[in-house]
Amino acid sequence: MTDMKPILTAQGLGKSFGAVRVLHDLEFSVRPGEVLGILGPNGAGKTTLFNLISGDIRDHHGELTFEGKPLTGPPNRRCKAGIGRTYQVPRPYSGMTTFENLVVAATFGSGRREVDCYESCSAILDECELMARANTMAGTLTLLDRKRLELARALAVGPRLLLLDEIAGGLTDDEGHALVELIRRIRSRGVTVVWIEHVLHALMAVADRLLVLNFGEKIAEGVPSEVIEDEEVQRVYMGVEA
Ligand SMILES: Nc1ncnc2c1ncn2[C@@H]1O[C@H](COP(=O)(O)OP(=O)(O)OP(=O)(O)O)[C@@H](O)[C@H]1O
Repeated sequence: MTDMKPILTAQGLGKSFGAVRVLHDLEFSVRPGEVLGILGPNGAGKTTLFNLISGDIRDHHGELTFEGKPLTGPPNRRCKAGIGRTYQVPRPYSGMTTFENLVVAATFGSGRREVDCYESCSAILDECELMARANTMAGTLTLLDRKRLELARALAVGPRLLLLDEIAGGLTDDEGHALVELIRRIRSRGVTVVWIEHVLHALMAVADRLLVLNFGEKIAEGVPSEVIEDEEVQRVYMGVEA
């Protein structure tokens, strides 16, 4: 696995909003098939990093590549290229049913015809435990089901790289375990996952490596059990005085 070419790379990646520097000179790569967990305190720049990868924000310093090619263009082009993402605040089309939301994501994100997406969308509903809500208006779903739908919509584009932004917060222990199992299944199909998460035990259960950001800079990267023992990580992230 270490000899494989990275699916995603960032080199000298930087982003500022006016005078506020949010990401600075970030370097990392993600290997195909791995789960990379991203940790960092609030405001560390994690979601901004996802916005740069997904194309929600497109002006930045440095370079991002996906499968060896520079990552450019609007979000729909990046979806079609194989990048799916969730948003921290789920934003489904509330006046459409759960199933309709999936079909829209699948057709928009993959360029297929609606009728060609029904089968895969129904399999995803099943996998994300949403089949019983298939005909429910998305605006009336519970928070847990909205999070499931957010993940289902990202899967509907058929991603090779899946970006997950804080999907475990607020779940019970059982729901958290089920989510970890689901992410393991997704990974076992060869999908590469980058997961921003504050719920550390969920991340530790599935991540192959962790990347830790603080004030837009990488402060640690590596095997999870070693990274969380790192003194700087303990100090800035876990609130432990060195
Ligand atoms: N569009 C924007 N305009 C101005 N400042 C922004 C914008 N988006 C993000 N920021 C600022 O960039 C910094 C990093 O935000 P970001 O959302 O990337 O952090 P985060 O690590 O994802 O935090 P959290 O864990 O709270 O989600 C914050 O100070 C935020 O206020």
